[in-house]
Amino acid sequence: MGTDMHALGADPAARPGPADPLNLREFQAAAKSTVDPVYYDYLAGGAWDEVTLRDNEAAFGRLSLLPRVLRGHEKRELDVSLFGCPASSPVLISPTAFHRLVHPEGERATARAAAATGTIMVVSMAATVAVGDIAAAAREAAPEGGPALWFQLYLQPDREVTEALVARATAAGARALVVTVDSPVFGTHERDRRNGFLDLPAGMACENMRGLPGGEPDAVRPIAMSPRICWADVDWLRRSTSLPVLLKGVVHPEDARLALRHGVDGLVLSNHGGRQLDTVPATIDLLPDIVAAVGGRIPVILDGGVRRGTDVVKALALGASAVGIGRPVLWGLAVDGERGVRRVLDLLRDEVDTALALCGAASPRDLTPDLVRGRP
Ligand SMILES: Cc1cc2nc3c(=O)[nH]c(=O)nc-3n(C[C@H](O)[C@H](O)[C@H](O)COP(=O)(O)O)c2cc1C
Ligand SMILES: CCCCCCC(=O)C(=O)O
Repeated sequence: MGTDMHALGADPAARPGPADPLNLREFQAAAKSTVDPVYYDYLAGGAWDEVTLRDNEAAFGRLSLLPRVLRGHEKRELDVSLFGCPASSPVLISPTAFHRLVHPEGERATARAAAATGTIMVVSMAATVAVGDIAAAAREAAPEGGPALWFQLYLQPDREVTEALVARATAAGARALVVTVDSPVFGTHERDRRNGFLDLPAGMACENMRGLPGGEPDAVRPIAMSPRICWADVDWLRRSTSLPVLLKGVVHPEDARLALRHGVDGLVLSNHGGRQLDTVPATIDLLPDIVAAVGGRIPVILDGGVRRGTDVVKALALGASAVGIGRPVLWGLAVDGERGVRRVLDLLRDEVDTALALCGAASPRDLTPDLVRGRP
């Protein structure tokens, strides 16, 4: 509970009811009881034995925080700015596919919540609403600032298709491109195989893939995950856009160094939430090596297993510029649409604020590696 006792606030309407989730894990439990079990397995599951999936969360628990005291900071400042996008907290929304599986408004609701809370949303290329419509929804919720949307991209073997996707995202107002590079093929999700979940239900599609070059005007092109994609494609993309280009899914320090040489603007340290190569280490365990490889030249954003404000503080203390959350946003969306996503983002922001205060820090900039014990 914070010093303002917000959890027992004076406004009874703002008080959580007995069944309201109080944290991100309770949101997952609430979502599990409402989402179709086949879709729940798709969202919650990971690759093969789900070792990485479990370890992403467990690894945060293995680290301890060693707070400083008597720092005299009355208030905290959580705002950050990433690639010219101001954000109200160092937590952004990682790209996740298919939001309409859990709520009819899908990505529109997520975008409204993001805009209303001042959160950067990375729109998945596999969104079930087109990026232009997502941006319009974000503008409705926060007309003054414009949407802080970034666009996630799987580089397509047909460059004309990638070009068209980048043009769409740019026209929609996306402020950065996040290229996912951990998916030369799609990871094996045995839960989905068991459940026979192989395709989207009727009436739902990857709307960003509709009407692309080389197809019928209304046809939805399948997303290609191609093992042919290589650094030359990153170079080509770098030349063909003026937007910042981040790579998502770099986990090896040598690849982080290569990313620098190829002119990449930022990294998302991610193992895809344990959904691609299983047994990759937890991202928080990889963070110190990636931060050392990058040497402060570009921002490093971490995602995977972030569920508590203390997780955020640990990642920032170990050198991340921000963190991303994937599944918790989907749990919020499933439980209560836009309001649920807002609640997830607000809960985590409050936790970060309290954790910063308890660490004796006034802002993420005050967090240093010595506050974290049990470093890998
Ligand atoms: C249901 C689901 C769909 C996802 N879809 C994408 C996607 O379309 N593109 C992508 O780069 N990552 C995708 N991811 C990975 C997330 O961006 C992120 O790396 C991961 O969810 C972070 O872990 P967390 O869920 O533990 O927070 C997806 C993850 C989930 C759970
Ligand atoms: C071939 C469809 C691509 C959807 C990608 C979704 C994703 O990345 C995931 O982890 O699921």
